[in-house]
Amino acid sequence: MSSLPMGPNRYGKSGIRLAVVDRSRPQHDFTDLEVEVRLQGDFDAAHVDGDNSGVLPTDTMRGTCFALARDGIDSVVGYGVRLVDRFLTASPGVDRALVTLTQHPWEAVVVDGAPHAHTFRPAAGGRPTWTVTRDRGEQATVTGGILGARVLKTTGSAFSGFLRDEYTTLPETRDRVMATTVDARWGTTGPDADHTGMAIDVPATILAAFAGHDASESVQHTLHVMGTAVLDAHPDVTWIRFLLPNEHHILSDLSAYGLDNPGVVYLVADRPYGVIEGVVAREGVTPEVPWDG
Ligand SMILES: O=c1[nH]c(=O)c2[nH]c(=O)[nH]c2[nH]1
Repeated sequence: MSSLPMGPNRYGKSGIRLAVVDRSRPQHDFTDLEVEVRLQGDFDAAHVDGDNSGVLPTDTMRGTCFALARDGIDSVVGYGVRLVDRFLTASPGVDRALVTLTQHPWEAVVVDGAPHAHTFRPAAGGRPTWTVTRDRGEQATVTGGILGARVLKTTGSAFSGFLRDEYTTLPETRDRVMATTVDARWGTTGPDADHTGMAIDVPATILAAFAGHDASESVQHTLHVMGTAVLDAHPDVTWIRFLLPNEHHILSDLSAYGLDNPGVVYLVADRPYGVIEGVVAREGVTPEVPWDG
């Protein structure tokens, strides 16, 4: 058997679930994270010769995530920077360390009109996510994001004037329900930006633009409006990428029952669903587009 050289590769751990309690104030903070680690570098010997001497076990990556949370996490991105720095130090063969941290947000339960000090429930509005990447000898880069932010509007959305062929049966509409679950990721100016603030403010800008865009001709049209609004309002965001499922709500045909349906009853079709993806970037900025290649 010929020994072919090793192609591109990386390795790491996914699904590292950990939670950190900050008890320093009467109102506790609860940070619930899922961490992914990926290390990239010279691992030819491991693949070609079975030589593990340069392989930091993925179990050690899990242990590192827990150990580096021992004294609390200043901010999620600060913790991510400490993690990538540690992996570059601990594993000399690594050229690039990457961690993705996705938060499962909890909010204090309100009791008698006040937030309870140590009782929480899942918060709505999606899961904030950050990726910290560091190449050896370079500054860390940070992307932020929001996953699973579900929104719907009952008017202000149209889809008409589209290309038709012999398989097109979709009726045109000037007024429909538009629903999606926003997954967005954005590039930033670097680790020193206010990533915790942006995790709240960028989704707020996205939702305000979704709500305000009542002249929407399509999900694509609204994607561009939302992206433009984010770049206008947040100087530390350099590009933003969206993945927007079009969660169809189809006006139900009630004519068999002798009834009209003036935009009251909808069939909620969970599949198939449209998928609208796109990036809006500042001039001169090359965004990360993972579906290229
Ligand atoms: O906003 C939309 N964009 C499309 O590309 C599309 N295609 C479709 O069937 N419905 C819609 N809606």
